[in-house]
Amino acid sequence: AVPTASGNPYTGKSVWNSEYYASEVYAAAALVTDTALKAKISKVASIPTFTWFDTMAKVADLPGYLQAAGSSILQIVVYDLPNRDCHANASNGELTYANNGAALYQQYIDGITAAIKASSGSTVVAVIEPDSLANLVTNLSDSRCSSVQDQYKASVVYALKTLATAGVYMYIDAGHAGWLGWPANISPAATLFAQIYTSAGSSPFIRGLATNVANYNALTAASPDPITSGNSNYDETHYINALAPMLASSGWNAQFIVDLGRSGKQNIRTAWGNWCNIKGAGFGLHPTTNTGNSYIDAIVWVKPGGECDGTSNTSAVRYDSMCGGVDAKVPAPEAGQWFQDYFLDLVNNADPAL
Ligand SMILES: O=[N+]([O-])c1ccc(O[C@@H]2O[C@H](CO)[C@@H](O[C@@H]3O[C@H](CO)[C@@H](O[C@@H]4O[C@H](CO)[C@@H](O)[C@H](O)[C@H]4O)[C@H](O)[C@H]3O)[C@H](O)[C@H]2O)cc1
Ligand SMILES: [Mg+2]
Repeated sequence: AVPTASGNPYTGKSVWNSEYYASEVYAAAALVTDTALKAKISKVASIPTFTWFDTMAKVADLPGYLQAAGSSILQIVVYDLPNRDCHANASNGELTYANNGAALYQQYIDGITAAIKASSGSTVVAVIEPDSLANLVTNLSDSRCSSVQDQYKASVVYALKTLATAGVYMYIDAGHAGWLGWPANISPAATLFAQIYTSAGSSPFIRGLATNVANYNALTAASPDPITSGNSNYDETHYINALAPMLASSGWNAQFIVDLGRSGKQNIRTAWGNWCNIKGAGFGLHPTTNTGNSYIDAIVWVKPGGECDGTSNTSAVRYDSMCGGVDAKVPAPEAGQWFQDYFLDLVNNADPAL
């Protein structure tokens, strides 16, 4: 039987520590001789991050994670939309709508759903499709996005409806303050999110939205970063406090989780649209339900710090100029691959210090 949704899924529950990320971190520590640095690194291994299901093949790992997590929360990212990352190049995925992507994506979602239904006593929290709907708000001028907009919506709605039958608590990706927080973007964003929520049947398992995934914004900035000028929503708190009432007026009392995994340092970018392997970034506030904002269920680490945002190899198929840009640390490996030097910077720049 499907469990009934019971408010904030994080309340009173421990969060399972991703074995996959911990193994990456231990391998990183093994490459380091400095004992003080090694000690800092080992602390990262015990901070829970989300496990990204960025290929169909990774669904086979899910039963093992569910078994290991037991009654602790398993945090996953659903991230295999066909024509993925439609306005960028670095994180393009394995599926395309032109190549049976819609059906394959449903198989991907069905596989995740079946694994969760087969496991008893688990609590799964899922971030749904980073960047996807945000791209439909701001990048319909890019034919790679406009040509798939209806299919993106249909695929996301399928994911929401299907995963809800397994009692998965879902937070739909909502970009960040520097993407959808702009005055020109926030109302169209609210309209789209409310439309998706309604289309998906307004399930209480569609808990709300995830913000700042794989980005670097502060939850609450001491003062606005200069790059934010023109946008009064200069941090995630302002963005969320502006967006939530808009959704409520559309009938969705959405809650939020905020990715602060790489938010330890501010004023590190020359432009807010820069997002790839940003130099100077540090691990941010550690995951907690003590958020200080009733809209926010939890502070989380969604993007596992140290996994690359995209390659700086200009001859690579997935080369995105953002990853060779002025703010980007180079040389960088392919998206998702371990970026050791960048990880060490995150450790050394961490705030709070590790
Ligand atoms: O002065 N003004 O009034 C005014 C008004 C409007 C302005 O325009 C806004 O400018 C914003 C930038 O400031 C743009 O935001 C950027 O949009 C990019 C996608 O297009 C995002 O990139 C994604 O980032 C993800 C990780 O977050 C990656 O995983 C993913 O691969 C990658 O594609 C950037 O984060 C995000 O910061 C807005 O679209 C744009 O509408 C600007 C000024
Ligand atoms: Mg990306």
